[in-house]
Amino acid sequence: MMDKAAGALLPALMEQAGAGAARLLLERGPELGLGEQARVVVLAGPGNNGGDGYVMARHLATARRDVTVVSAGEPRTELAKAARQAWSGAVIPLASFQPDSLLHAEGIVVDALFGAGFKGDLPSAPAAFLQGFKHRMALDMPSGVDGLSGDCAPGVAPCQLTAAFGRLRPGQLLLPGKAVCGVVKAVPMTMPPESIQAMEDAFPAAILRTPTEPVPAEAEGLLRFFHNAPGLWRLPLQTPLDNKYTRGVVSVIGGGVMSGAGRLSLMGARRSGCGLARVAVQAQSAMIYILGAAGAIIDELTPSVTLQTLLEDKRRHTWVCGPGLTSSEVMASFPVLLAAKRQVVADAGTLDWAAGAPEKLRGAAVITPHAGEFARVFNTPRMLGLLKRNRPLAALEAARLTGAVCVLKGSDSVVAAPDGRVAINTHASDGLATAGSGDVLSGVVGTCLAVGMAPWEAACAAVWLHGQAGQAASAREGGWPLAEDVAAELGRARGLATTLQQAG
Ligand SMILES: NC(=O)C1=CN([C@@H]2O[C@H](COP(=O)(O)OP(=O)(O)OC[C@H]3O[C@@H](n4cnc5c(N)ncnc54)[C@H](O)[C@@H]3O)[C@@H](O)[C@H]2O)[C@H](O)CC1
Ligand SMILES: [K+]
Repeated sequence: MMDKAAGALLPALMEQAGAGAARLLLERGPELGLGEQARVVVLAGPGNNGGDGYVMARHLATARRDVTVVSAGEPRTELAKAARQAWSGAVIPLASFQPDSLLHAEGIVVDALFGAGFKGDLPSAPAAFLQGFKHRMALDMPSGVDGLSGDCAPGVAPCQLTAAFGRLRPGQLLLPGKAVCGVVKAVPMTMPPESIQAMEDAFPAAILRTPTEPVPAEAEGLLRFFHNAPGLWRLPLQTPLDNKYTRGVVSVIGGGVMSGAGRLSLMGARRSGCGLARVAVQAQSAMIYILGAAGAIIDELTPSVTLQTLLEDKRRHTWVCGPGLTSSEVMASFPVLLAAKRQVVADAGTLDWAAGAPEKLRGAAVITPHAGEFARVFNTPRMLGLLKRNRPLAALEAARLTGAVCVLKGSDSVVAAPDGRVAINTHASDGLATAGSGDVLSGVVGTCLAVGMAPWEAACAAVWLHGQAGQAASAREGGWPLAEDVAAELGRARGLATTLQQAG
């Protein structure tokens, strides 16, 4: 519950939001194709999003712009009522306002109907009103988009510009919401930590904390969102004292039949900077690995050298288990690794082995499902519903069910920890949607764990490095890189992360 002092900060936040949105429209109007004298119609809803709209209208009028406020419902909150009071112009009820075709074509409608408080279905009359205009700008979110998940109600009117207040919201970055926000521009707001808390308490959709923003002690364990970037995590720097063991040892369980996935994972681990990478594979299938990677050590499993034998070496703490593995190969390795208290990245075959039984993954450090794997493991109606409509909560619940950090892969990957931290990654490339790209990622997660990073930080760092490498490989390959091309960029990606870490 928000305390009184924090609540007192909200009028100032609304003032900053409305004034900032007005400034943004004045600045960006020409890019949207609006003339100097373009008419502005603010469609104000009944909540605080509408309140922002009244404040914006006041600032636009002060700047001598032709602005009309159309109301889709009397203000219901004290804040919105006060903003309405301070607006000295007319307020026209939606039912009585008839835009003409010139206004539709040359004016702009400001969508201040619903923001973070939207629930359920979009009422058809205001939705049709918004749809009628050629130019649209949203305050906070286009109405009908869920601020937390990016889920869109039918009838959402896509905007060319969205004003984000102080901080971005997950729904502005996650599809399908991202696609209807247009250009998202942050309106700078002065926000002491108490006001960030006040916003989180007062508004029902999350905001994204910046990597370095402190999280107050009372928020520990609660759901909190971050935008993934260097600063949220720290990869260790190289030092003259490094040796291959201090840089981390990653071991991959190699598949006997499908060797490509394990080899890509190995490549991901090595290229992202681990000191030593090894593959444990049945002796009869070892040759392909031996020929494929001169710098990796291949451990051939025989009746006398078993996985148990390899685990006597305590330096082999981090394992990738899943790429290219059949269920029987998973059964022969994953439980053994967990029993030996190793940190394990569970991917691909291991996720398929746990279909419908997420408890089988308990003990893994990180799980890395794409949507298909996720649906197989977490196949209850509730989880399938979350997967479709709310990826951050789907990932969080998966993390809580397994006790592992969950990387829910996609064009907007989400990384959730059981303690409530959720990072949204937007640093990626469409070029990553290629076979083997996920196998590379599992190896990068392995490297980040092996250098001693905690699982959530390691997973976030790996997703960012992989995204950066994907962008670079896409640029190099005309937009169509192979997984191997992505792996080849990981060293440079890590170099860039180091530079950014040091700068920030
Ligand atoms: N982030 C900030 O710093 C600030 C955000 N502000 C703005 O406040 C809104 C959120 O305000 P809230 O009052 O909680 O919600 P809304 O205005 O989005 O809407 C609530 C209002 O609408 C009704 N409603 C919801 N869904 C429907 C529906 N499907 N059909 C009909 N009616 C619906 C609901 O009953 C309420 O009456 C945030 O987005 C920002 O724009 C502040 O300015 C402070 C700073
Ligand atoms: K809105």
